[in-house]
Amino acid sequence: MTTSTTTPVAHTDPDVHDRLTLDVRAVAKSYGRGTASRHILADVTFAVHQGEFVTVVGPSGAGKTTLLRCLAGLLSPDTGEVVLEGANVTAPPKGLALVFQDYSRSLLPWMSVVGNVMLPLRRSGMKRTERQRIAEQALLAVGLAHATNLYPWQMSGGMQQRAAIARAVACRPEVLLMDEPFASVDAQTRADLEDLMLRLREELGMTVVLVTHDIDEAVYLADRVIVLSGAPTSVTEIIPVPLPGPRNQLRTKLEPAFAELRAHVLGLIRR
Ligand SMILES: Nc1ncnc2c1ncn2[C@@H]1O[C@H](COP(=O)(O)OP(=O)(O)OP(=O)(O)O)[C@@H](O)[C@H]1O
Repeated sequence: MTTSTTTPVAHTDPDVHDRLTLDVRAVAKSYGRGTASRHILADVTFAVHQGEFVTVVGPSGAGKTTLLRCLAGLLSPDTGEVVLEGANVTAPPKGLALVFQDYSRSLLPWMSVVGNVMLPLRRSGMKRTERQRIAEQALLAVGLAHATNLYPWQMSGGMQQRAAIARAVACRPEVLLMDEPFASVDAQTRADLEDLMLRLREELGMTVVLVTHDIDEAVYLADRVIVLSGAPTSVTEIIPVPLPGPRNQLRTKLEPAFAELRAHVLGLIRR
């Protein structure tokens, strides 16, 4: 895999994000019943604006995946609500796509890459030729134009995760939710995929909410970082990231402001 030299632009101008896309209001969630009940999310409230890249960090077990599942309509909050584009999320909404950490389980091994990317487009009612054209475009956007006919098991982990990203963005989602998407790839591939996400966000105008354990990644990618407390979880702080764009893996991470933000986030998580 080649080193990415893309120079993604990050939105640092707050005026860009004046339209509310996702509104998370006092979400609470427990697992289990009675004495076995465990209160995971206590009161999580934040808003995400159109085109924003928001990252979510917090201690292990804080309920980051649980929160993402509530945002995706895969879990119902016990109390509170998730509102996407003004509508209450009660089931997986149209206009929202998910990318998980485990790319090996998210692609169907008996289908070619282009077949995998075309799969969710079936619901659109488009003709096969149109679905194929859109899937090939998405694969081109993630740097897999040469791999459309390969099967997932013929590709590296990074390529499989690119394919999963292509499948998610082929539907042109308003909001892309990503749960630790780069945790299983090597450091260089991870940096390439981070830059790919910044570029796609720019090109497609998507709103992105990305959960990560990696504080460098959280600060590098974000317009704002949402720091969660330990369970029972609430939002500890929402931190704007006023680092200039275009972000660059070497230059951005050498900026004193990057180091300060990184230390601040780490301090909040360790508190
Ligand atoms: N379906 C479930 N049933 C019962 N408990 C669950 C379920 N899913 C998660 N949990 C528990 O809820 C807590 C939060 O889990 P979750 O995966 O949401 O946290 P996380 O912040 O994403 O964790 P990590 O940082 O380790 O990835 C954990 O203690 C987990 O064991």
